[in-house]
Amino acid sequence: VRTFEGGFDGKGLRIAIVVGRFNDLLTGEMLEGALDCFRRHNVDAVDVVKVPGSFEIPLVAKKLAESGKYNAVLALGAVVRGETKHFDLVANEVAKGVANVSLQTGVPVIFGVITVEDELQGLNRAGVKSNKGFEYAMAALEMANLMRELK
Ligand SMILES: O=c1[nH]c(NC[C@H](O)[C@H](O)[C@H](O)CO)c([N+](=O)[O-])c(=O)[nH]1
Repeated sequence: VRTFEGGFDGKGLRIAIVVGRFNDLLTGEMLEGALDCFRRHNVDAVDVVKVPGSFEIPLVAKKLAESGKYNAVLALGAVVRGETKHFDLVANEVAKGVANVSLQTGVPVIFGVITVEDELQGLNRAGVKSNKGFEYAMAALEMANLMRELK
């Protein structure tokens, strides 16, 4: 039986992060967590692209994935139902968009967009209890290495 699973060594990897500025109190912390993760796993190159909100993530993720310059793209965002009348629209569109980019380009695009009921839930995931940015960055490392192994 042959088993394949991606490791966490960032040597030789180039990763792009696209992050939504909306709810920056949350996404900024998630970005810091992701950068901390990549730094501590010796990722060769990390590019950060900022967009107005999560809705803009799929377009930029597509551009980055199609460039052929990255082993993985990490999408970071925070959709808070609280004041979002169109919470479901934004959240669903982003999830669908990110998944499509991955399948269309063959580049792993990690869905690191938290969808929470309120800011407190968001804060708990952006550094108070855990940092989802760090966790999603680990998924990006694993997928980038797995795809290299499966080539
Ligand atoms: O990332 C988010 N964008 C949000 N809206 C902005 C959207 O992502 C686009 O930037 C905007 O619609 C312009 O296209 C949100 N809300 O509406 O509340 C949100 O909670 N999170």
